[in-house]
Amino acid sequence: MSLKSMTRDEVAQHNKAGDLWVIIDSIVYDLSKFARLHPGGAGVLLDAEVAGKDATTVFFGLHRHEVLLKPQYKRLQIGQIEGSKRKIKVPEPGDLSRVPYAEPTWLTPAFKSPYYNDSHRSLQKAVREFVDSTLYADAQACEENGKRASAEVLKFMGDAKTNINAMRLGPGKHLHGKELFGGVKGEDFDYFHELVMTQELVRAAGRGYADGLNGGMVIGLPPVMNFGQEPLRTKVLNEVLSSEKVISLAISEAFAGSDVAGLRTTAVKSEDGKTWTINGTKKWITGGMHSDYFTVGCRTEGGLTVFLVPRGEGVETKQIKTSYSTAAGTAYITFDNVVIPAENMLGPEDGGLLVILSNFNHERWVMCCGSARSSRLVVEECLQWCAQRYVFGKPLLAQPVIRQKLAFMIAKVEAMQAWLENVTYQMCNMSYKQQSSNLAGQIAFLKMMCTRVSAEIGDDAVQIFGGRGLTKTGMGKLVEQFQRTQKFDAILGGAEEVLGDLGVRQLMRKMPKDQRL
Ligand code: HEM
Repeated sequence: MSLKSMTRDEVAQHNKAGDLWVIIDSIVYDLSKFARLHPGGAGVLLDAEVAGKDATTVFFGLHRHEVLLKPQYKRLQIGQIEGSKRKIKVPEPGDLSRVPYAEPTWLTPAFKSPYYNDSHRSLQKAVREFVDSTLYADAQACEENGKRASAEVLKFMGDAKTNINAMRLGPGKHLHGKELFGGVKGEDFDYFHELVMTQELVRAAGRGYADGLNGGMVIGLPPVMNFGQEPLRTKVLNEVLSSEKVISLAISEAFAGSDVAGLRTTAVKSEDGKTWTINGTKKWITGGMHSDYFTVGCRTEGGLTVFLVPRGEGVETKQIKTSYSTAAGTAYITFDNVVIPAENMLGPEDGGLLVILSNFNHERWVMCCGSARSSRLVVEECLQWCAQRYVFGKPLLAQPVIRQKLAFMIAKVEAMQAWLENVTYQMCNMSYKQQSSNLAGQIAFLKMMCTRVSAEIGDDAVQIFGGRGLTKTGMGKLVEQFQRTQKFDAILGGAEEVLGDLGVRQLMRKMPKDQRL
């Protein structure tokens, strides 16, 4: 609908309580009734520089542009200034950002990359559109109300037409013969496709939400897929990949985290060998509150064994309130004499350590993809804020101290992405066995560095946003969430220090014995 044409003089007549118009980006808003409801108060709108005037600069120094897109505020539009056009371009779903360094170089015009082909680009486009049009709003709502992702989102991700859930397990036979989101052929799907998808999904900017969005599946389902016994394996795989059921990985305990060998949950075999009885507790289980199945690490007579435990008698989950939202469904679980059939054993009896360790590299690499991209999102937020926020009569970008911070932030995200792409290229060109022996150290160092960088970027971003970086709503909401939750990546999937140490211990094994300085 076209808006009525108005002159600035006409707008200037409406400059008092009960009769109040303002211009924002050439659009005239009637705030007469809204002023009393304005979250920033009525007084600021009656200021001589605002009432009846062009308030574009002051508006964008205080609000995100998305405020103006909300239907309840869009209704306040009554006209457009004669002969002028909107200067602020609202991105369409699927658009690439035009802010420098907001996209990795492979998505930046004029840059080339040896790693990505048309199929990666087509997947990127499809996921970006889905995130912009659906996932972002769902993530923001759930971060606020603490609930898990909506049924529509879960259905879409599990749909046979998109196969998003299946893609999140990485390349493999489970994708063969399938047509994937963005028209990608299952056989063509490689680690770069997975990187693209993971990096696009984190743009929904809900850290707890993201973990609740089948994060448990990414780590809990591979042991079933790779070590499960038929027919249970296929049944659970189909149920979880279609989003009908939810699974999580239950390893860590109040007694043991990174020290997997120190687990205390026990599994005892019945005399006839047909069942196992499980007793113990698990803590910090991502998605545990939503789960129908748990992939559980247990102490058995000769070591560790992994079992698939369905929710049922003797299984109880309690919500743990962590620093990110309860949308993640983080649970404390108690197993009280839970009896399961022997067919639910995943991998060999007492051979559970291998089952658990076998997915560690992939899990850590996925976390690097997410961490590097969310750090970049924060850099984009900072660049935009510094360009539109005026202090002492100039944009923040005019302050050398701010530019110095931005320089290091940009350099860090560029370095992380380049290293990540290099590691991903190696993954595409190594067998699983080669990856285990050559890349465990690289991936451990990369994750350690990505999360260190996140911590530094989070810290700088808050300094740049000031109080807004500590406020859950409004301008700094993404920065606030990032600084509050970036630590999850530094702890989950192997603590920063443990990973650094792992990398060095791995290299020690390969140090040449016949060489001296
Ligand atoms: C169409 C017109 C406007 C709408 C719909 C609107 C809406 C809002 C909303 C939703 C907030 C809460 C914070 C957020 O979500 O970003 C807010 C805060 C605020 N608004 Fe407005 N606003 C409008 C115009 C203005 C103008 C012209 C000024 C000029 C002074 C102003 C000053 C403020 C202030 C000072 C705050 C508090 C900001 C903070 O807490 O950091 N608003 N406004």
